[in-house]
Amino acid sequence: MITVENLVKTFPSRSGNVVALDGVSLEVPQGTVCGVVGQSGAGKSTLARCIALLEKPDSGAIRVDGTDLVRLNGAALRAARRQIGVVPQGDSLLRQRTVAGNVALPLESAGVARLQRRARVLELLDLVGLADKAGAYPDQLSGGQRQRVAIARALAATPSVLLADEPTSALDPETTASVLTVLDRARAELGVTVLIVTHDMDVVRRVCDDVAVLERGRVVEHGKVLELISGDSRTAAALLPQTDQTTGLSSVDSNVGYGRYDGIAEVVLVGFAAVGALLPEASSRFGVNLALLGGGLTRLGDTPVARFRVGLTGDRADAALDFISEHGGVVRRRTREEVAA
Ligand SMILES: Nc1ncnc2c1ncn2[C@@H]1O[C@H](COP(=O)(O)OP(=O)(O)OP(=O)(O)O)[C@@H](O)[C@H]1O
Repeated sequence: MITVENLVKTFPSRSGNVVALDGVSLEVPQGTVCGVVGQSGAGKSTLARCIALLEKPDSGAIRVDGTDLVRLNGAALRAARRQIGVVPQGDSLLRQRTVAGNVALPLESAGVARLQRRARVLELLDLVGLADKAGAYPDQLSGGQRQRVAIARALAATPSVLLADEPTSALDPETTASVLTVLDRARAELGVTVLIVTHDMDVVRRVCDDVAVLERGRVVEHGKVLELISGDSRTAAALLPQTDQTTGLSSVDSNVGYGRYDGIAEVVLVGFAAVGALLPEASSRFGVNLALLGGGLTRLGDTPVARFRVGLTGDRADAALDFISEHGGVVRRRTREEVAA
């Protein structure tokens, strides 16, 4: 578990102090993956550097499993650093060392004996799917493979928190997927708490349980992704299909004359059961015709999620919407004027 409390960090500049972090608080439960997102300059890297203990905040606390790391010095600080595995931004491997040599580095620093080191390195390379590359040099690997070695190295000293700063920037979509799979495995198999700093909402879509949105050094939104998408949030706006477009829908009523519907609503459905069955069930139970006017399906991690704009025809249109809402769908009724705007 990692808790950031009221973190403030300013940098002096010629035109006055730049406030990079302006009271950031954040809680990441043990064994979850949290994405820290925000535009360029929002403070993401500064937050990552403070948590990695590479930058000292002006004030605030960073607690890992209860201990405030900001207050530590000397040997205690060095020991605390080992609790946080860092995957730095960009290419960070030593070129003159083999893959195994790179992963072994933190173990050498910690004085782990040769045989144990060997076993641990092989275990980690297996975790990141590169057991066959132990003897290769970084230059012989692809960008994604190098990144996976950096993750293995960051996990070497069995940290409880893994911090990755833009782990997928400059990678193609396929390679991005392999890197994200490895981060997800680290959480699932080692129980590590993972914090990913990224500007890419697709990273949040694929692996994050939680998200924190930074804006000008402040957290403007923070919570579970699956909860935020049900509300009127930035996360919902970024991750759900747009309802004035159609994505992945084969049978859309494209003849959008809103006047002919007895009710119009936007509906968010989360999970296999809701996405698969709720709308047809509401339609048949209340004898309403339910036309899909926009929106579509997507996936958040393994969970199917849909947002549709629906047009209902029939006397019991309202009751059908109530039924959807009572069975876990998030329903927002819309007026014709709103949707036509
Ligand atoms: N060492 C530094 N000296 C002075 N100002 C800095 C320093 N590091 C960051 N800043 C400033 O702090 C603010 C936050 O920067 P930061 O790099 O944390 O943002 P970011 O969200 O990571 O951006 P990006 O996505 O572009 O990396 C910016 O205004 C930046 O110019």
